[in-house]
Amino acid sequence: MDHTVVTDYTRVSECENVKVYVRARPCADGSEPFDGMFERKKDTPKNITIKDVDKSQYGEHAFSFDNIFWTQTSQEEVFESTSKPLVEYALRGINSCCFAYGQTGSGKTFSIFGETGEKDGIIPRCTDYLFDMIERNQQSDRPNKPEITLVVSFLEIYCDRVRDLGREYVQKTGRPVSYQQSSSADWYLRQKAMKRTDSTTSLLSTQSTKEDGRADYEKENLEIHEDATGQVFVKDLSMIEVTRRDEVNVIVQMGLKLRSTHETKMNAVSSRSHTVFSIHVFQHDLATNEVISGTLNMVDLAGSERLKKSESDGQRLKEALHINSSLSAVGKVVMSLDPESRFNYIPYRDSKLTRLLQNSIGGNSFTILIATIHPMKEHYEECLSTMQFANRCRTVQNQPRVNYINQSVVDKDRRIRKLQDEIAILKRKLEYIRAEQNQRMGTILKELGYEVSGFTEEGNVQLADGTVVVATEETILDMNGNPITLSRSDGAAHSPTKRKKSLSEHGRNQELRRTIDFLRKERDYMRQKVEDVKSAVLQAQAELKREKDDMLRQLQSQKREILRLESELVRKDEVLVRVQAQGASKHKEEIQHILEHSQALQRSSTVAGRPSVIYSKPDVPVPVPVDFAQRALLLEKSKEGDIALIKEQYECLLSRKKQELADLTKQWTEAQTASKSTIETLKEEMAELYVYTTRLFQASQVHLQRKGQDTPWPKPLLTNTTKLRHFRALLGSDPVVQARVQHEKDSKRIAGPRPVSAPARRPLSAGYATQFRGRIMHHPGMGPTPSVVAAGGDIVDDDSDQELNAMSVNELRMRLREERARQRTRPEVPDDDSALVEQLRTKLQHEMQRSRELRASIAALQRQQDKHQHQATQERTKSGTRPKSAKRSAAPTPREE
Ligand SMILES: Nc1ncnc2c1ncn2[C@@H]1O[C@H](COP(=O)(O)OP(=O)(O)OP(=O)(O)O)[C@@H](O)[C@H]1O
Repeated sequence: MDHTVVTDYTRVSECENVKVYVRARPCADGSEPFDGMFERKKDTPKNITIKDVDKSQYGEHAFSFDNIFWTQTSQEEVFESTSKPLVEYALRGINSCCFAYGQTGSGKTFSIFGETGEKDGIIPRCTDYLFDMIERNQQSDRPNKPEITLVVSFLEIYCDRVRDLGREYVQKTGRPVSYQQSSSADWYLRQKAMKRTDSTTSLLSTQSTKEDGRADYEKENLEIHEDATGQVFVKDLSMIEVTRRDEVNVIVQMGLKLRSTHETKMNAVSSRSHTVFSIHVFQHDLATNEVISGTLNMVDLAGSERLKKSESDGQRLKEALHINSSLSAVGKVVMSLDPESRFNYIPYRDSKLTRLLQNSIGGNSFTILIATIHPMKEHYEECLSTMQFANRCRTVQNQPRVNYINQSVVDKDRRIRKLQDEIAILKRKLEYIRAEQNQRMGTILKELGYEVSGFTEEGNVQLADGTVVVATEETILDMNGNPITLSRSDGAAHSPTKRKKSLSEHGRNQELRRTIDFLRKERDYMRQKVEDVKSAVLQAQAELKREKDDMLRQLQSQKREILRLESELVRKDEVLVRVQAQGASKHKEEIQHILEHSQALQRSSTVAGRPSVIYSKPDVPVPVPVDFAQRALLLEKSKEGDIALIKEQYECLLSRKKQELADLTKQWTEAQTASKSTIETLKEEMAELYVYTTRLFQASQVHLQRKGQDTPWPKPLLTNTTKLRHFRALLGSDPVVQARVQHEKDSKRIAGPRPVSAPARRPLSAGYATQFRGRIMHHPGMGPTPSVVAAGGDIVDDDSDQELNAMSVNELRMRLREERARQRTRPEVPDDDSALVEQLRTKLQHEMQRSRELRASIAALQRQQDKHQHQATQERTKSGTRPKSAKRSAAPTPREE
């Protein structure tokens, strides 16, 4: 069945700077696209016809696009023919943009972001290609390679709220970032300036106005601003400088994780927001100092959906409404950009999406649109509306240009001159159009029966009768059957007969009307253009003025600074002169002084043999010999040498003396230590001897008294009271001896009585003490007395010993005195008694010998007994009985001499 073509857009003239493609995804159910719904011919691959097979009466719609990618087209192919040139544009400093538009689930996200590997979308492929191009460029031999900076930003518009998708990457990696505060070009210049002023500052670590912990992402709503040059930018958007392709991929992936997606009836992962991923390419030509910037925007729009089909409700419904309204705003902008349309302005401000894409749709950008369709029968309406939208976009006129980022006044002047040239060209064009329009108007008027004599200076038509005809907008809009309404300048209406005549030529007038309409639109467009250029010039001039003012201000401040520095310099000069004068006078004084001094010296040296008294006459100038200074110097040097020599000698002497002193001190200390130890030993010996002799004496006295005999005490020691007193005093005062005596007393108290026979320890030294003891022992009166030897040969440790121990020195002294008195009163021992004493002594020695033997045998017995007891104890312990305490012999253990 043949369909009548209802709409045929195949002849729509295409725009060089806006390309429109259609991409059909494979059907979701795996089937082939519905047969009969689309018609494509091999010889016209760019044309497509769509028809509703169920409603054939509506006819079919024929379209022509820049290319049509059918279901099996690979991602690579799509990239090669659509987006690859965009990268090249960006590298040439021209803005470019790629849109994906279509119904929900038709493959927009698939096209823009893609999936992994072979199915990589436009963004990763563009990134790869961009980096490849840059690397190729850097490796080439081309001189003056520009310095390239790549900065990316990523945002989404969700429910008319702008949110930063690059934030995730910035926060997770913690890398330095800058937030947009102005248009990208301005941002770059500011960063550059900052980098110049502070080389340590990272390009991206400045201008941070956002904190990491800022408002929750869900509630985020960044503002869209416009700078002085009309450039739109998102305030506080993360601008991330990248140097590697994988960085870009990570930013994209992180942003996608954050992006709002949801499952709907139409798509399992439906994007609920529009995303804009931008790569800003800044190229700084270091040779010319010229900077160009090209921004590549890749926009994945949210899918339009029919609420009846998607059955969205709640939040999904709200999202769908926002999506549809923002998409219809895009549609309105596109429509108003159509030169055929009657819109007086472009409604960019109707939504945030259109505001943001202002430059890409009808502005300074090379733009491509990929209209995605899902070629299934049930999506016929969506496919048709998508293609209609795409078709409208073909009429959009963009004016891409190289974005020079001017950095100097010279550049600005150049730009103004360029704009002025542009104005002049446009003015000429306008005049030409006006002339052409008037020409046509004249022709029309002539055809209408008016006699045209010429044109006024304003370009209006002048009739032969002098009437000036002004073609106003009202007359054209108000025609209603009348093709043209003319207003005479004198207010008189033209002839009704002529009007009737013109009415009869209705068909022709229709054409004229269209022509006038077209001319009017063209004129308006030109006017608009002139206005734009004028405003651009004004802005540039204003900017220039601002910069001039700034420079003037800087100049003023620099002048002030120079003045300040000059005055400072003068002041410092004065100070210097003052200091120099002071120094000179001081120097002079010193020289004078030295001169006087040396003159005096000289005088004293010349007067030989006389006392060296110096009579100085400071007031009288003395003539100075020529070699005076040299001599004075020599003299001073020799003096210094003398002083040094004396000093050296003195130090040598001092060190020697010090050494001697140290040696003497050492010797003295050693001698002192030695004498101290000798004294100690002597003291100990004396103490022991004293105790021993005292005991012996007491024992012998007691024994002799018991026997009725009296033995004289050896005279040399005991009769010398001074010596004894000295001994006692010495021993009594010495803490060592006191401690020793005390210890002995204590040990006696614990261990019981000790035999008198010997001191506890033999003195180490056999000096005076040994001799002394020997003398006592060999004294006839001091031999072992028979009284101490008990019957049976044992030495009896009788009470006398205890008594003796208990006796104080005073008592001893008393006894000694008594004894001396007795001796004095008693007659001298006769000589024949000495035989008796000798006899007694021999006996005593004999007894002592015996006693020693006995003690040895007792000790052996004791040891044997102890051994037996020990064995018995061990046996008892083994058998489990408690050992009884060993009964020791009550007799004290005999001590060996
Ligand atoms: N050309 C294609 N080839 C293979 N699969 C495709 C193609 N286009 C889309 N798809 C698949 O279709 C599904 C939906 O695609 P996608 O999410 O890109 O749609 P969308 O237009 O972005 O939808 P929405 O607007 O709801 O986000 C995905 O699973 C995707 O893999």
